[in-house]
Amino acid sequence: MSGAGFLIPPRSLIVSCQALEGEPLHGGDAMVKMARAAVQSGAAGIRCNGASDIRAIREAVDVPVIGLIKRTMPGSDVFITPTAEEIGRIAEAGADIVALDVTDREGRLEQAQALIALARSRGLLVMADVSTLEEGLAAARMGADLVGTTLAGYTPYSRQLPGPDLRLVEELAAEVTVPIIAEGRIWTPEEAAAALACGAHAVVVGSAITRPQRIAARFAAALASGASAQGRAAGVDSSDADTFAGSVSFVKAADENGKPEADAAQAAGAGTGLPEAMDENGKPEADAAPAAGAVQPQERGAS
Ligand SMILES: CC(=O)N[C@H](C=O)[C@@H](O)[C@H](O)[C@H](O)COP(=O)(O)O
Repeated sequence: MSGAGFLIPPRSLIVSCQALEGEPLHGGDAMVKMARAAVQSGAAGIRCNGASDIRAIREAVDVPVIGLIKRTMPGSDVFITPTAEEIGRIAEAGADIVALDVTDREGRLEQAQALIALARSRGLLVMADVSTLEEGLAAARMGADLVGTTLAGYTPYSRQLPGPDLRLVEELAAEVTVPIIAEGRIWTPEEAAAALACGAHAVVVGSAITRPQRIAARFAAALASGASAQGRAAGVDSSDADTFAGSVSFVKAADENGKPEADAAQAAGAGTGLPEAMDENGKPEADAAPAAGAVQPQERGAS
């Protein structure tokens, strides 16, 4: 296993603590507190944006920090650590790993080799944020330490899905030699487990844990529109049921292609904190006795 594979333990949760300008939690120490809470609850890594948050979170927690700097540049769609300048600032801020856009647009794949070399020279490991299998293969060939599905659905040519791209996780895990990190639109513990069953080394969860405005919006929308009778009975709204069913059916397909059945059953949510698994106080079991590294049951929503 690569250095990054050891730094980020297998099957671990990485929590993305990011609040962009204009979001309610932007500024101050909100993301530091989010990071502390995440680590207290079992997160084995933190992903964060911006030199000041990276520096403050690096000082506050003792788990690996994946740093990125989002920067929009005129005429470009590349925004995750776009240039050498951001890599330098991320290194100075004390991150262990830098997250870089390694997508096949605007000549980015040609620049990536030099950016990866620069990151190495600054003592950083590299997480390549990709959107397709081909980009993941290219990133690994160029020496990335980790490949993340971060940008799946965020490039015009990648699969556009409402939930996580578990098929991409599986394709990358089958063909790419470095650890795969599942990231993007993971809203429930069941989806996180499904990503592991598809071969992910670790899972990044962001909005479902650290963007309260999105979490609250899902509840408000469900109340405003009224849940279906089936959704009320199951404790989920109908869009939850649809997305969850999608994850399950994909994992079942993966199982037919050789995934261990136990993994597939676990990924499908068997006995994993669904509404029927309550303790005597009516709390979800996982809430009553969280496993090390486990996340609390979360509702699902659009990211
Ligand atoms: C596409 C993009 O800009 N992704 C960013 C990457 O760092 C973050 O805004 C996401 O929150 C992160 O990827 C985690 O994903 P989610 O919040 O869906 O769990």
